[in-house]
Amino acid sequence: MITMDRIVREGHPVLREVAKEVALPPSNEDLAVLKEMHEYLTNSQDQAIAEKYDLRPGSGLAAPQIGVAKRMFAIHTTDEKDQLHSYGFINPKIVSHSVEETSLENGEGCLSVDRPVEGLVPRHARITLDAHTLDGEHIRMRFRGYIAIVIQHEMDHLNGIMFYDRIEEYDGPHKRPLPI
Ligand SMILES: CC(C)(C)[C@H](NC(=O)Nc1cc(F)cc(F)c1)C(=O)N(CC(=O)NO)CC1CCCC1
Ligand SMILES: [Zn+2]
Repeated sequence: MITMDRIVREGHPVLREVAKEVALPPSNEDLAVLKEMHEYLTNSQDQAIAEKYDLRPGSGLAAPQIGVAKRMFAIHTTDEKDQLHSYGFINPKIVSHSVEETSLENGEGCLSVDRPVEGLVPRHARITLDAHTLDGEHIRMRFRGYIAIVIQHEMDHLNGIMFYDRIEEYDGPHKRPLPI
């Protein structure tokens, strides 16, 4: 099981690498790693387990964050409509997105960043994602709202981008931030 000591923190070069595509069909090892990442998220959202193992509750985790420079990430969170989004994506790609932008009104954080960083992080309001799933199917799905933000945050990790790279210094006109 993944615990916080397995999560790489900022400063480690793997967080600035461009992760490599996963060979398809994914190997049992790649699938096991993605499953473990997904399990971290569900464990971290279980009060008892999170307390027992001192896990920081998380909604998304990308493979580079556990030192694996491969293009896969896991998501497990409910959205504004209390709809559960629980995925393991392999070789995800944002194939289109809205011009409209949005941001979390309290800014973002990161499991790999042990400090608060102020500032709005501009994200596409809506995205279309192509990916292979943990179940081996190829999907093309549209996301909006909080989930779209989580996915863009995780996609950035696959390209060596940290959320604070996107915080604009000037108070540029962001579209209304998402009321989360
Ligand atoms: C950085 C941290 C504050 C730990 C953030 N927490 C989080 O999203 N908690 C959360 C949210 C829910 F909706 C339901 C729930 F059960 C727990 C997080 O996991 N991430 C993921 C991350 O660092 N991925 O690399 C950061 C968020 C910032 C914007 C989207 C994800
Ligand atoms: Zn992160």
